[in-house]
Amino acid sequence: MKIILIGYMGSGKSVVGKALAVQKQLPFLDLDEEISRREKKSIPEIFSDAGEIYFRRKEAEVLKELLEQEANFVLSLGGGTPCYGKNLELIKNAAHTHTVFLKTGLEELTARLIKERENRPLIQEFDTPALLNDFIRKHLFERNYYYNQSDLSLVTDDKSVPQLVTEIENYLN
Ligand SMILES: Nc1ncnc2c1ncn2[C@@H]1O[C@H](COP(=O)(O)OP(=O)(O)O)[C@@H](O)[C@H]1O
Ligand SMILES: O=C(O)C1=C[C@@H](OP(=O)(O)O)[C@@H](O)[C@H](O)C1
Ligand SMILES: [Mg+2]
Repeated sequence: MKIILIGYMGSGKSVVGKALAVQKQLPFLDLDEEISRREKKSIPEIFSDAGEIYFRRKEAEVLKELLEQEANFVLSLGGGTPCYGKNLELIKNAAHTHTVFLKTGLEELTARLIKERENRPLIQEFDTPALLNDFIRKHLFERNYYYNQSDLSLVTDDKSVPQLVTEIENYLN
């Protein structure tokens, strides 16, 4: 079983994925961490040194490689991963994958992300809640088309990480 977490920046892919992997006793992979490790740079450094197009190329390469592994895992994607190139098609066509969309409301995303912009190059410039909220609203409009193709959509608002892990486990059983 390859469980793949999808969703906007700040929806909880990394924290929920890590907790789900512990619970399911599966290896945990975070696509951003894999890219960082291979490039020996943080995500903001990759964006500032080489640009977003370079990042998207690496993201697609590493994703493809991970999906080709035989082993089972929990994989947390970056917020943009399913929205570029053939990534979503690759994910859907890979054997034994279950995709879970962590669906977090605009206000909750804004509240979380205004405090966590430094590691997210795409939102670094939006330094007030109003500016950030406006950016996220438009961005979600473009991206929801891809996220909504997931096998399971889970509303995360007002749910704790352990609660979300339980809901995903129930779905998988
Ligand atoms: N269900 C939740 N309830 C409260 N806080 C959460 C929840 N899920 C994630 N968070 C918090 O939101 C922030 C973003 O989570 P993260 O896993 O980094 O998101 P992503 O990987 O989707 O960008 C973190 O500070 C995390 O602790
Ligand atoms: O939404 C995006 O395009 C991105 C999301 C980030 O991951 P998180 O969703 O884990 O923040 C990271 O991959 C990069 O900064 C680009
Ligand atoms: Mg993440």
